[in-house]
Amino acid sequence: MKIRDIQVGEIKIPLKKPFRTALREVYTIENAIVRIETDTGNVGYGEAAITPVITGDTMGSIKWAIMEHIRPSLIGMDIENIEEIMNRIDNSLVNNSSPKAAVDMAIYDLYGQLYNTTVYKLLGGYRNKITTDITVSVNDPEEMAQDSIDALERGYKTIKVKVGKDWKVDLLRLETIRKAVGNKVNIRIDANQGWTPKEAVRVMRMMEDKGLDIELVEQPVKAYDIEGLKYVTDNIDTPVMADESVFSPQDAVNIIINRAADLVNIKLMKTGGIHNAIKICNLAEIYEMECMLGCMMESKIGLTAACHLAGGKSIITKFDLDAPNLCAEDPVDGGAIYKESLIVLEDDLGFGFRKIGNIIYD
Ligand SMILES: C[C@H](N)C(=O)N[C@H](CCC(=O)O)C(=O)O
Ligand SMILES: [Mg+2]
Repeated sequence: MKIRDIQVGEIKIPLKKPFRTALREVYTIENAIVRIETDTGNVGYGEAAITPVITGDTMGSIKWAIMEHIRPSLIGMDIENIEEIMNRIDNSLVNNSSPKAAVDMAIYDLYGQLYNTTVYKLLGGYRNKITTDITVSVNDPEEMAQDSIDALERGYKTIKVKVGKDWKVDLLRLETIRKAVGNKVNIRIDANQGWTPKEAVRVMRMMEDKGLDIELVEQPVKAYDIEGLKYVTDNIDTPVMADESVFSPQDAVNIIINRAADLVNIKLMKTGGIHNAIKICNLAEIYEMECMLGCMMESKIGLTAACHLAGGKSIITKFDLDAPNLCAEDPVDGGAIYKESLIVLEDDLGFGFRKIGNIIYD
């Protein structure tokens, strides 16, 4: 099965309500979709999220990276030589983790098709059911409390609450939410780099003293500030999770050996796809560090790939794979089956996409 062509298109999906974090506000997902066709007529799909404030990748840079740098090195390659394909993707240019992820996903989709099996079984076959949390965007405390109650009524057992705007209001946000949902919901929080190290320690200790029972705090400080992250980890009881501080396996090594965080949030858009995410899983297993598998604002194309990795790896014990549930439309027929918090993987070939609507190719 040899690669005949690689195309990049665009997809637009409106959200049910604006997605707000300390870093950005999103109304519509506008992402790049990769389509790889082989000489056997098989087709694989992947997705690159436009998240310039985290990865630096834009629609223009993603298309250019794939068409001008990655595509030429892959045309004619045999899918069974996946090791060499992944080396070529990684060596085609530095950084650009989202376009690399999109191509990596499409290759894994084809790899499953080549061996007539579903991808999560090739990756370890550990589970075919996953329970995701749902994100509560950062807004006024009352609106966030209402969103949390709505999540509870829709069956979610864990909410991921966005904070990091102003630590005093963040404390009020969590007090209001905890009062509204009682102890029926597990609450994790994500500051998306919004606090200084001292603010993070201060506000987290206050949350601890008030008994708000926060499962973990994600990326309290700036991505580059590993010393600051370690300062927070060393000075609070709540587990600290590195997100924007960990893109590559090398970043994960650095965090682990310096004990700068207790947990890592792996995202395909940061690692450059499944093949590097597996390396982080292996490292985490060696050092007995549980991981979360997270996502950017992606459609069910990117999320199906992430779900297959989650299905393969036991070291991934926490799941923030909610983006399709935040979308007002699902253009994907096939792939992972989303029923609010429950995600099911069926025994399809590859990722099991049957039809994908609304992709616009140049
Ligand atoms: C969508 C997911 N639940 C999430 O919150 N991801 C964010 C980044 C998403 C983005 O800005 O596209 C995170 O974990 O930081
Ligand atoms: Mg995060």
